[in-house]
Formats: sequence, structure tokens, C-alpha cells
Amino acid sequence: MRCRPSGSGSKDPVDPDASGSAVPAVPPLDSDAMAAARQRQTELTKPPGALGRLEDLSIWLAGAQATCPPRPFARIRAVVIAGDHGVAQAGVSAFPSDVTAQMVSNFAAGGAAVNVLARQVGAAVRVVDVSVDTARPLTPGGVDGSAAPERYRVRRSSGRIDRTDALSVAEADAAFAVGRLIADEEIDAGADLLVPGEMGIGNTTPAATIVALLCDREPIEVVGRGTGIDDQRWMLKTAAIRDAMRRGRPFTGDAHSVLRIVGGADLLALAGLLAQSAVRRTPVILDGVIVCAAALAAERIAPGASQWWVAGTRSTEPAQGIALDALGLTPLVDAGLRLGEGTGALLAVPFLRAAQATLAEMATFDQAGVSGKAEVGGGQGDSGPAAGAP
Ligand SMILES: O=C(O)c1ccc[n+]([C@@H]2O[C@H](COP(=O)([O-])O)[C@@H](O)[C@H]2O)c1
Ligand SMILES: Cc1cc2nc[nH]c2cc1C
Repeated sequence: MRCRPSGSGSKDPVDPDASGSAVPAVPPLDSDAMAAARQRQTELTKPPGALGRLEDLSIWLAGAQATCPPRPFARIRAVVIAGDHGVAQAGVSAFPSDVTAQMVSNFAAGGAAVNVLARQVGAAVRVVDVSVDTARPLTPGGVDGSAAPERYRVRRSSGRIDRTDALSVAEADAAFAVGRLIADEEIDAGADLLVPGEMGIGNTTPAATIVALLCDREPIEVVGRGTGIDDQRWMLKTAAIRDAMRRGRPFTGDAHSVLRIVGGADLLALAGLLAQSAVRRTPVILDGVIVCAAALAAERIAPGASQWWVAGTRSTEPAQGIALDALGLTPLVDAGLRLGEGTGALLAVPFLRAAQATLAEMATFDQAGVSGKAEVGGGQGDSGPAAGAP
């Protein structure tokens, strides 16, 4: 078994003044550490493949940390990107846009679901207002609140995508750079697992539109009930997605432009965060439809970034399943969640911890004096650790 020092967070920090979506090449997972993990899985006291997806996850984690066995996580950070959307005025949500700012206060007070679930797994929550519809930014800047809030605020609400572009070119570049900056800040402060989430009334409409455009689907295939809309709002939402798709269709070959035209500042910041986390060799758990729409675009902008992600949760939103299929990822938890904030992804943290601990701490057949040789015709199981996505 070969163990090498982790390269986690070691290279290519973002230049905050860089414009556009140019991202350094995404490094691959460490194949030596993965081979060592795969070998170690065969030596542990269990039938081959008996730990199911935990085995694949442990191999992925070894590759991400470039060490076998992988280490326990030292610092898990949930980052909630908050932003409003002009398309909410089209009647696409069950709630008014005011709720976005109100929920940002709730996050700060520790009373939201993401706060509760983060506490359960020992993660800290950071909330970043990139485009809430208030005159001044609602959240402090930087990891410790010491940076200027204005540095992270791209604009006040994103544009109404069924009628106009979500952002100007300069705003889109700024939003993507803010996401990359947040990833750098978190990783430089020691984060070794990132859990991006979001909050924004109306944001399932741009998310569904992005997925439809990038996966060549019809509005009817991607539209979901979001916060719980009735049939009348569902029709308005489907029409808004149709109209936004008409505006975005000429740009489907350019995921950054798709995010600019039919996405929003929050979606671009999420994409930047996801791309830069991969550049910085830092694993990420994906959440619901908004994070997965951003992830789909981020993989197009920074090819190979998806190697660094695991799908935490299956959302009830159809567009999320379409995005995950396109990324080749299968969610760990399927519990009917449709909240966002990073909540579904946080539910998956114990799976990752279990994968790390079993690979690191289980006895081998030799150590335990257990015969690892199966009877002829037995012990093969239906699957050993797979080579593909965790
Ligand atoms: O993560 C998901 O899959 C998800 C599914 C449905 C709703 N949401 C959350 O609900 C809000 C968007 O819903 P809506 O109906 O206003 O578009 C936003 O704050 C999201 O975090 C999130
Ligand atoms: C109350 C509320 C909380 C949320 N958290 C994420 N999206 C949300 C939408 C609403 C409406």
C-alpha cells in the first residue's frame, strides 16, 4: 500500500481580479491512493463488496485526499449562497421574495434546518448574500466575518429570466469569481469537505431552465413543484421556463453564458465554488436541484470537476435527477427532501464518515485470524468495489 502526502488545497488559488470563467485545469484523483484503497478493501474482514457504496466512497475519498487509508474530516463547511430572482414576479413560487432575506436572518440565528443538520454532523454554516433583494448586503464577508460584505454582493436580485438576462457580462464574471473566492477562503482556512447550499425564492425556475438547456429537455420534463406550488402556478412556471429557454437556447454550447442569461448570481457563484473546489482538490457533497444545476454547468466550464463531487441527496425536483444522470452521479440519500440550503447533502456526511472509518479501522483477515478464502461458488457477492463514481 502506498501512502502519499495529501495535496489537498495546495495549489492554484483564484486571482480575485481575474475575469471570465477561465479556471485552471482540474487535477485528477490520486490513482495510486485509489489502487491502494481498492486493494485494502479486499483484505478487510468482510465478503467482497459487502459494504456496498461505502466501499466505493472510501476509494473515492482516498483518491481525493491522496492518501490510503483516508483521514477523518478535520473541518466540514456548509456554505449557503443566498440570492433573489426577478422571475419570482411571474408567480412561479408559493412564497414571496421577502422570505429570502427573512431566512438569511434565520440562518444567522441558527434556527434553520441547515443549522440543525450541520450541528448534528459538526459542520459550521456560512451564509453569503450574493444577490438578495435588499439595499445592502445581509451577510458579513470572509470566513470570519472580517471582510467587506460588498465584495460578495454581485447585485440586488438577478434579472427576470423569462424577459431579460439574469446578469450583465461583468456581473456574471464577478459572481463566478465570488464563488471561486469563497472556495479559496474556505480551503485556505482548512476546510477538507465542502457542502454548498442555497436559499432564494424562485430559484428552482432558473435551475430547471439551466438543466433543460444543457440536457436538451422540454420544460415539462424539468418543471417541479419547488416550494409546493399549485397547478395554476405550475402552469406559470412552465411558461416562464419555456420563455427563458427561448432566450437561452442560442447559448447552449457555452455553460457560463447559460448561467448568465437564464441563471443568476447565486447559480454562477455556486458554479465558481464547485469548479474551484475541484481545482483545489477538495471534495464536495452536492445537494438539491439548484446546486446540481450549477454543478452541471461547472462540469462543462471545468471538465473533470465532477470527479471531486459525490451526490448527497435525491430531490423531488425532476431536473435534479436529470442533472445527476448527466453527471453520472447517484445520490446517497433518497428521503423525499426538497428544501435546499445544503440539508440533503448534510444528511450524507455520516455515509462519508462511515466509509473513511471502515477503510481505516477495520481489521484485515490476517490481523483478525479470519480466513479470507471463500468456498468455491461463494463469497463473490454481486459486486466488488467499482471503479466508477462513488
Ligand atoms: O434543493 C432542492 O431540490 C429544492 C427543491 C425545492 C425548493 N427548494 C428551495 O426552495 C426555494 C425555491 O423554491 P421556489 O418554489 O421558490 O422556486 C429555494 O430557497 C430552494 O432552496 C430547494
Ligand atoms: C420558509 C422557507 C425556507 C427555505 N429554505 C430553503 N428554501 C426555503 C423556502 C422557504 C419558503
